[in-house]
Amino acid sequence: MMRRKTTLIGIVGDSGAGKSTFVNNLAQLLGKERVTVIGLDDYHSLDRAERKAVGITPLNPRANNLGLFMEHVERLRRGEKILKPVYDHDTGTFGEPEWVKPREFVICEGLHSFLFEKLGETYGYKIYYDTHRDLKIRWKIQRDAAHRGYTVEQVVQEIRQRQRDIRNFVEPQMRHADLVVSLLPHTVNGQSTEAIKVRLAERTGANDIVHRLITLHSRGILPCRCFKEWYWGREMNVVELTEEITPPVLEAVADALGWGEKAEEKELTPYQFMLLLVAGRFGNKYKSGYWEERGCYAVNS
Ligand SMILES: Nc1ncnc2c1ncn2[C@@H]1O[C@H](COP(=O)(O)OP(=O)(O)O)[C@@H](O)[C@H]1O
Ligand SMILES: O=C(COP(=O)(O)O)[C@H](O)[C@H](O)COP(=O)(O)O
Repeated sequence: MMRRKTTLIGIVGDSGAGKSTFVNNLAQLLGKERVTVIGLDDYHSLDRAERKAVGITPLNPRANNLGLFMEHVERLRRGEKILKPVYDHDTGTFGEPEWVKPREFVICEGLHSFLFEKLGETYGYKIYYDTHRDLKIRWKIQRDAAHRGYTVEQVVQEIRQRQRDIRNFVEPQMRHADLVVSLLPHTVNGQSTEAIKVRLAERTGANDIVHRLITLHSRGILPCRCFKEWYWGREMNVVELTEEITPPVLEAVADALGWGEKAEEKELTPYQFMLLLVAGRFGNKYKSGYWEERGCYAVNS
């Protein structure tokens, strides 16, 4: 029997940026039964107490077993199952390893998903998830205090200790990304609101998501702001989505991108629309009622 090809997707971003939430929502849209998710946190080589004793952050590659991760990615690419380590964020220690098999999509998300060139070449698509620090810090404090056994003061101190490693090890991976997704606070007249705006950036010349959005904008279909900007020495086409996407706009976009089917009856936030765009890139057929059906409104779940 012919083995179905596995598409490997790499996602990188800082802690608290919203990677797991994004991957969870993306998997819902693609169909969970088609997706294997590998979280790189499971490849830490030191547990929480050991990192503290050594004085090293989890962002330092030396606190991770990236050799094993690379070996596992290669095995999954070949269609083989792996015995994956498990890191338990509730306790900051390791659990029992578990067997994982590749499905149609294997999504690897974490701090170092494409740190090494060899890893970068393995993926079919690479996304850098770049969330504005005001959102990222707020989200990390809330999550780590609620679910990972930290006090607020401990998280704040931890964030301070990580800044150098974020710059040295996490952010440089942006230069290898096919798509940079930025979530930003939406300010109106200098006042911040609860809303989030989304920037999508891809290399000029790439004929992909952003390129299609620019075409839709030039045809008067999509309200957005388009500009060029330099990211890590590469000129990027950037599209900024600020407004809610109304049903008629979504219908026109779905039509133009060949998603088929009738459009949603509700407005979508820029974040939800971005998820549809990314899922649509992998041949996901858009369907009316998707959001309720698949629970994708609940970003915090
Ligand atoms: N799009 C979003 N809108 C609002 N809150 C979000 C969003 N994405 C993530 N969050 C919040 O941020 C917290 C951290 O997100 P998570 O996905 O765990 O980040 P990461 O995996 O990058 O560390 C989550 O617990 C969630 O409450
Ligand atoms: O920076 C991260 C990455 O995870 P995420 O991107 O999910 O935040 C975590 O702090 C480490 O995995 C250690 O975990 P803990 O702090 O629980 O020991």
